[in-house]
Amino acid sequence: MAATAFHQAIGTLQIQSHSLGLRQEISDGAVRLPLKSFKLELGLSKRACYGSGQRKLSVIQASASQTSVADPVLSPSKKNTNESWKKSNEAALILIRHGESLWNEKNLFTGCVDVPLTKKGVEEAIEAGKKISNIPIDMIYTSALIRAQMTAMLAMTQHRRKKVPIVIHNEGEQARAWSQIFSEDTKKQSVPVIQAWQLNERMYGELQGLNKQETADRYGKEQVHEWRRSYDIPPPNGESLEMCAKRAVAYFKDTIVPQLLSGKNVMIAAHGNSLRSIIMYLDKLTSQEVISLELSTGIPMLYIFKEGKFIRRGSPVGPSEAGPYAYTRTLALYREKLDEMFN
Ligand SMILES: O=C(O)[C@@H](CO)OP(=O)(O)O
Repeated sequence: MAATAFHQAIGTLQIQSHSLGLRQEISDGAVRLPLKSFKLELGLSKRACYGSGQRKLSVIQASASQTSVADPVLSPSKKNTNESWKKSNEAALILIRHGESLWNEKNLFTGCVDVPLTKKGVEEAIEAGKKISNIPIDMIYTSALIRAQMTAMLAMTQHRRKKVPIVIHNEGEQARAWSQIFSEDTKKQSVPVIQAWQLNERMYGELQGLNKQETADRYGKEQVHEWRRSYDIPPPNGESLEMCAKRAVAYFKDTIVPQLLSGKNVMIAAHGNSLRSIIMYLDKLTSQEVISLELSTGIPMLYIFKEGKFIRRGSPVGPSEAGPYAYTRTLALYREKLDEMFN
C-alpha cells in the first residue's frame, strides 16, 4: 500500500444512511439516532461511547451496496490493487487500554511500574483481538510497558489477516542491523510494532505501589479522586493528566498522525490515562468533561480518520456481527476480502 497513493485518493463518501440501511443506537436502548449521512455523525454526543460501564454506540444493521474496492488485503501481485487503494480516503485508528494487570487486580496505583497482565487480562486482550479481527492494522504503537505490549500481541493472535507483529528495535545501530528482514514478501506479511515511552501510563509519583482504597481512607475520597481524575492536579511528585497529555498527545500528533495521513491503519495499545489524554484531544473534551471519562480494560475503541478529522465509531462489536464494518465502505470491503481469502 503506497503512502503516496493515499494522498491521491479522490472523492468522499457521502452515502445516505437510508441506502446503506444503517441505524445507529445507544446500546442501553435509551436513545436512537438515525444518521442522515456519515458527515452528520460528527455531531454526535462526545460522551456516547467509552468502555463497558458507559453508553456505547453500535451499528446494528448494515447492507451496504459495494461498488469500488479499496483493498489492502489483495496480494501485491494482483492487478488493480494500487488503483483500488487510491480510492480509499480514510484510515482506521484503534485504541486499546491494556487488559487487567496484576496491580489492577490488587487495586494498587501502578503508573510507570512495569507490571504484567493477570490471566483475566490475557483473556481480555484475546477478546479485544476478536473484536478487531476484521479491521485492517498496518502499524502498532504500544507504550514501553509490558502490560500494553502483551495486550497488543495477544490481540494480534486473533487477527484474521494473520500478519506477524514484529517489534522494531531502533535503540541503536546494532539493534537495527541485527533485526533486519531480508525478504520483501515477509516484510509485507508483518506489522511493525513501535514502542514509545511517551504512551506510558501517567507517572503516579509517590502513589505508585500504594493501595487505592487505603490511600482514599488516609487522604480522603475527594483528594484521591482529584489526583486520579482531575486534569491539572498532579499526585504527589507525579504527572497530572495535563502533563501526561503533553508527551502522549505530542507523540500522537508528531508520529502517529503522519502514519494515518499516509493511509496506514493504526492500533495503539496503551493505558487508562495516556489514552484518556489522547481521547480528550480526539474528541475535543474540556478539562471538566475529561474528569468523567473512564476506560475499561480490554475494550477496543475505533476511530475513522478522514479528511483530517477523527470520527469516533464506538467500540467494535463481536467479529460475527456487521458491527463497525457497516460504518464505512472501506471497512466493509476489507472484511469482505478477508471472507474471500480465509473462508
Ligand atoms: O494505577 C494506575 O496506573 C491507573 C490505571 O490503572 O489507575 P487510575 O485508574 O487511578 O488512573
